[in-house]
Amino acid sequence: MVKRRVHVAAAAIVSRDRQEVLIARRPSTVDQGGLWEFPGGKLAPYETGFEALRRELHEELGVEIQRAQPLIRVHHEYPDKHILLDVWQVHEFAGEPFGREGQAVRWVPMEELVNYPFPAANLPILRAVMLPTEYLISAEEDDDADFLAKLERALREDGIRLVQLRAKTLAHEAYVARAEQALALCREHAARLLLNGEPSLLDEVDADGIHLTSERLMSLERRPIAEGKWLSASTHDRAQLEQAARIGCDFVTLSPLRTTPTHPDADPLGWHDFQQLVETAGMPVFALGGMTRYDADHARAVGAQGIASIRDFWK
Ligand SMILES: Nc1nc2c([nH]c(=O)n2[C@H]2C[C@H](O)[C@@H](COP(=O)(O)OP(=O)(O)OP(=O)(O)O)O2)c(=O)[nH]1
Ligand SMILES: [Mg+2]
Repeated sequence: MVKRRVHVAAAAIVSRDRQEVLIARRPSTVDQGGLWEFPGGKLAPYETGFEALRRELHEELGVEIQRAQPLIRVHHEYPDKHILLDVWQVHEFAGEPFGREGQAVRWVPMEELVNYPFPAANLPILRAVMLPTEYLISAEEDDDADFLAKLERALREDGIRLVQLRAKTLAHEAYVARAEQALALCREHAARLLLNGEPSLLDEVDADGIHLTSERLMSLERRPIAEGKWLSASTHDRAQLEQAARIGCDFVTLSPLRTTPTHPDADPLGWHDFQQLVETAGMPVFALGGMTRYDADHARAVGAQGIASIRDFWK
């Protein structure tokens, strides 16, 4: 049997303060009935994703979308069909959303999203909704005070909400001490902190998760940390992306997009190859390698969650 291919446009409508997201419940009589969803529906013939999004949100919620940006594309095999969920983050709309088809509609705080039952295809979307567009990777710094001053500036002035503590030159004790300080600072700014190192680091520092080097990623057989923590990894090719999906990473960086002074010999992916790899990654992907925040919109347009950078945020 040849499976049907279904292309669906769906909306992540996030409140202005980024604290809440709008979800709806599918009627019990339809496919995936009774589960919660991001409002939307199938593309009509000749429609683009964005056109379908506008029409569906008018039909289902009575709102007019004014500004939206691609968030993530998820390919998923259901037993009876291959589905492409083309998810948009809605930044501006007019009207007060309500369930025009009688369905329940609810604004839900981000951290409570995981308590709602969604269709199987939706896990990557939940992750994408909860993650920001920018991922700061810290630079090597000898001095803890310099390190903290630069981190504090990025949190305060650049609005960074996701941080990876990368400090290869520090010995274990020094790393743990710096991580404790970084964590306290991140907490003050409602930012998440991931530790670049052994998964067992989380036993010593109660950070938000672990970032795996590609080498560590490839050596693992299963997810090394609890579901309640975030797991990210460095990837450079399809094999590593597939491994990240296999062990249940929540998101990844994919690099190098461009050549950089720190990695002058690496072969850059460029946007074309990057887009091809992201399309089937099945999780949020941050573009890394010569990226600045001015690349974030373009990264989004080719399917990325956003950009990861050391230099652009470390001043
Ligand atoms: N809208 C939406 N659909 C989802 C999500 N997750 C998920 O697996 N799906 C699946 C369920 C359906 O098989 C398909 C969406 O179809 P739909 O029933 O919303 O389509 P539609 O609004 O055009 O409705 P219809 O006229 O075809 O009944 O995608 C999600 O988060 N939002
Ligand atoms: Mg629908």
